[in-house]
Amino acid sequence: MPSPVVLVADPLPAHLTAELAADFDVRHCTGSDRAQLLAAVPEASALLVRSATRVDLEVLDAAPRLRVVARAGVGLDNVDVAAAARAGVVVANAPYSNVVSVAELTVGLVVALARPILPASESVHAGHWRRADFQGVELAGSTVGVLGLGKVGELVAGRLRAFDMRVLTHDPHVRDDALERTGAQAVALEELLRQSDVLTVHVPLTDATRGLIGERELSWAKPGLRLVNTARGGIVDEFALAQALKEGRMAGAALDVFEFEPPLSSPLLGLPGVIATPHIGAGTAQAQERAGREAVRAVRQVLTGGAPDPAA
Ligand SMILES: NC(=O)c1ccc[n+]([C@@H]2O[C@H](COP(=O)([O-])OP(=O)(O)OC[C@H]3O[C@@H](n4cnc5c(N)ncnc54)[C@H](O)[C@@H]3O)[C@@H](O)[C@H]2O)c1
Ligand SMILES: O=C(O)CC[C@@H](O)C(=O)O
Repeated sequence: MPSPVVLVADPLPAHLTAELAADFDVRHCTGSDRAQLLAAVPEASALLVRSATRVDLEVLDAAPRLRVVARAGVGLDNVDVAAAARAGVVVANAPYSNVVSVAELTVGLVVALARPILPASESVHAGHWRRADFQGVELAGSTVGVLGLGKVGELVAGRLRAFDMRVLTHDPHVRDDALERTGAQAVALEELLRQSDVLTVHVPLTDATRGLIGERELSWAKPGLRLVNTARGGIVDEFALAQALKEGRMAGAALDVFEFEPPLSSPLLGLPGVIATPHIGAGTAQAQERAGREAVRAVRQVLTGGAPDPAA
């Protein structure tokens, strides 16, 4: 009997896909190339993806043999989970794999918005010594608003407390133990914006959170707000954010994620005060290893019998 086909649609550590190749027919495609994905998926029993591959109804309809979609990462906004469930396809993500990496990048972006480290370095490399051009602000004593106190939000809150920042949060499902652990104070969304010097976004992208930070919310912002988004594009309205920055109502923004990636037509590209990174929150060796390993384990569990163990 031929081995089940495992289709790897986004880059994963090569030693992990090599392990799978011992037992399965591992094939590769570029999942962000729709034609390639639709051509390859009909044979697949398992589909391994990261965030760049969209697994929607069209893909599921084209994949009659598919039994599992394994997402090597946290966010499931690129997978139609309800349609997969209707088709009897297991969807497994790796919910703890990269949260430390994302939290660490977030803290780095918070610091980079307060202290212009990279522009100052570029200036010195260019032969200048302009100390007065690179004045920043202290984080200690200022307030950070954490939008979404889940796994990443909690890690970020704890790390920013160590900078002596006051931590506020808005999260309709916030747990008391998370508030206790972080010392965060829960407030309404409007209050979060009115009081925060830094707003950091850690909610998933869903129908309920798309455009959660838009023109109205940014009109509430404390003057000089600095915003960090390492969660998902689409949660913060890029046009409203660009407008607030252009009008000087906000001091800066750091974005790891964009509504369309790459963000070739984003109004934020090229704006002063905007730091942009190419969705690298999970881009560490440790996070990629953990996420890939969890995804591979899910594939094995489904293809060799039994659903994945969510606690594994
Ligand atoms: N940049 C990256 O590479 C990267 C990597 C990992 C995760 N992420 C993103 O980060 C997101 C958060 O990850 P997580 O592990 O912390 O998820 P999580 O599920 O642990 O936490 C999300 C939190 O958001 C809260 N929330 C939901 N709707 C809300 C709303 N309307 N207002 C306020 N809070 C709301 C939830 O109650 C929950 O506490 C993921 O969904 C993913 O999109 C990005
Ligand atoms: O594909 C990636 O590495 C990004 C993953 C990240 O956004 C996540 O949600 O885990």
